Amino acid sequence: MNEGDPRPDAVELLDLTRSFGARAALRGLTLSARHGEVTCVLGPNGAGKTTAVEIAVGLQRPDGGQVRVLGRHPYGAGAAHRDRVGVMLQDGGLPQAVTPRALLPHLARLYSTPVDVAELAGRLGIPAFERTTVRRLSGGQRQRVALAAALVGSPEVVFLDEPTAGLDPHARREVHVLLREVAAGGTATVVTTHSFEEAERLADRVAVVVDGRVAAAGTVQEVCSGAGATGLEEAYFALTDGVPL
Ligand SMILES: Nc1ncnc2c1ncn2[C@@H]1O[C@H](COP(=O)(O)OP(=O)(O)OP(=O)(O)O)[C@@H](O)[C@H]1O
Repeated sequence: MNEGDPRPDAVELLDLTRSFGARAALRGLTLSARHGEVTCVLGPNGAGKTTAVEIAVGLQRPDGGQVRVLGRHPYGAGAAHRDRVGVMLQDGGLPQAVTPRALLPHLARLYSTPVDVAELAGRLGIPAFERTTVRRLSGGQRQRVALAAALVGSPEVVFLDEPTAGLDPHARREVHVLLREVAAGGTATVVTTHSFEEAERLADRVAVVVDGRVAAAGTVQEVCSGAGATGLEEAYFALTDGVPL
């Protein structure tokens, strides 16, 4: 629970397991995220971060464990629940034949309390390419549209899977400012990243996922001191070295 916030944690993943055939993607993953905070989730490729996010948004079912997002199990939760949750997945999931100029206002109309679309799009530099179909956008431009799509409904909790991967430095800086504002507005903001710099700049709390479990979680300072490290990079390598690739 966040200090001064009587609500339970916005995201509560408890002892999740999930296997794909013989491959165990999650082996007892426990992770929480609070309202009003940015939680950065780090971990090697294949550690289970995307699987955990997909379970949290109801796209996959765990084999075992418990999932609560805004107090509900997300799998099969109705439109009222989806209205409160934003998500940006790695593959974007955007329709290809539509322009950002048409897509974002359309999405905004699906939510009960949308943000100011023009303002959000402007923050992300989208007007410069808003008349180009998604199919023809660059990777970074598509990322920005996917991020806008995740935030357009003023979600109470938002899951962003590597939102700044492939963004240029200006866009990355703007996204960091934007996400801090989103969290300051009360949104539980869960961000997966491979960037220590990003996690140190952005996160109220971090979780390091290693081989399907959370190996360490807490503030950057707590994770560093727990690993006997002076910085997040050093802590990360201490927690992940020796884990098979
Ligand atoms: N649909 C699937 N079918 C089979 N295996 C899968 C599937 N989805 C994920 N996996 C496996 O589960 C493991 C965890 O994958 P996941 O995508 O959750 O990792 P990740 O931490 O998000 O990695 P990255 O940093 O590369 O994005 C990997 O070994 C992956 O190959």
